[in-house]
Amino acid sequence: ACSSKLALSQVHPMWQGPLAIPGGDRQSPIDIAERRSVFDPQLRPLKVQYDPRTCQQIWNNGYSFLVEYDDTTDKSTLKGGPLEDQFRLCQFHFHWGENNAWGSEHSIDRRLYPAELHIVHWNSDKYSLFEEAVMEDNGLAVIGVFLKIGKRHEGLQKLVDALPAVRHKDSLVEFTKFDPACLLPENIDDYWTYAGSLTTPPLTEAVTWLVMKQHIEVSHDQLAVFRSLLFTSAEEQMQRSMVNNFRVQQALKGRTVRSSFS
Ligand SMILES: NS(=O)(=O)c1ccc(C(=O)NCc2ccc(F)cc2)cc1
Ligand SMILES: [Zn+2]
Repeated sequence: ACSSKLALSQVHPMWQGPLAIPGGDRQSPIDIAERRSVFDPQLRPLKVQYDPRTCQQIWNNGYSFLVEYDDTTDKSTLKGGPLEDQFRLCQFHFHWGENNAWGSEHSIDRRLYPAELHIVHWNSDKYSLFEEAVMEDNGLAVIGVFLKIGKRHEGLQKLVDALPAVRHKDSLVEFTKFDPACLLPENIDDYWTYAGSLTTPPLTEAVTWLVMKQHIEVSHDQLAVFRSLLFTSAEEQMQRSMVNNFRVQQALKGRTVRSSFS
């Protein structure tokens, strides 16, 4: 799976230097000003093809919890939209707040959501490993979906029930047969897309972002279980709740956000 390996900063010490924060002009997340986005009729519908049998494990990496997929073959893929190549699913994770007033990384006309799902894919037409693709400007494609408090999300419950088992940093449990497509909104044809970056170190400017216009609903109680996770490992005596695990928004620096809808 793509991110259970050491993060780049632990593999390549150079990242610990000033290079770790690229002075870059395509950092994420950003606010998406609807009226400044440009409709692009050439954007095709997204094609997601996920095989739940590639689902392997869920773990707490001390910043979020990740559900990881076997990305050694092209069984779960994303293509279409603005993407020239085929991208392979490797993991999904979330960002959330300490309360329902904030928590998402992106915002729409400054409106924040209580949480945001990121489904992470890498360009398997051009690269052979996630760790390679993460260094390239066309290496990754991440689908962002906003979560809103409302009715209980039946598909999410299996994931929520597994969270107590990964309460502490570095805990990992087997997690199988989960289809991330159940977390997508009904309409995935309406989205915004822009050239951005990872929102956690190494912050590499490798991501084609695909932010869904339609949100999904989860219940207050389901999101409360996210907040029961801990940033800290079982050994540490100071336990800190895993909340507000989002990055501050970054300057647009002249980028254009395109919309697939008018
Ligand atoms: N929030 S987000 O969707 O932008 C995001 C997605 C993936 C990663 C990740 O895989 N990091 C670990 C990592 C990074 C580089 C490597 F080479 C290996 C592991 C980080 C942030
Ligand atoms: Zn993320």
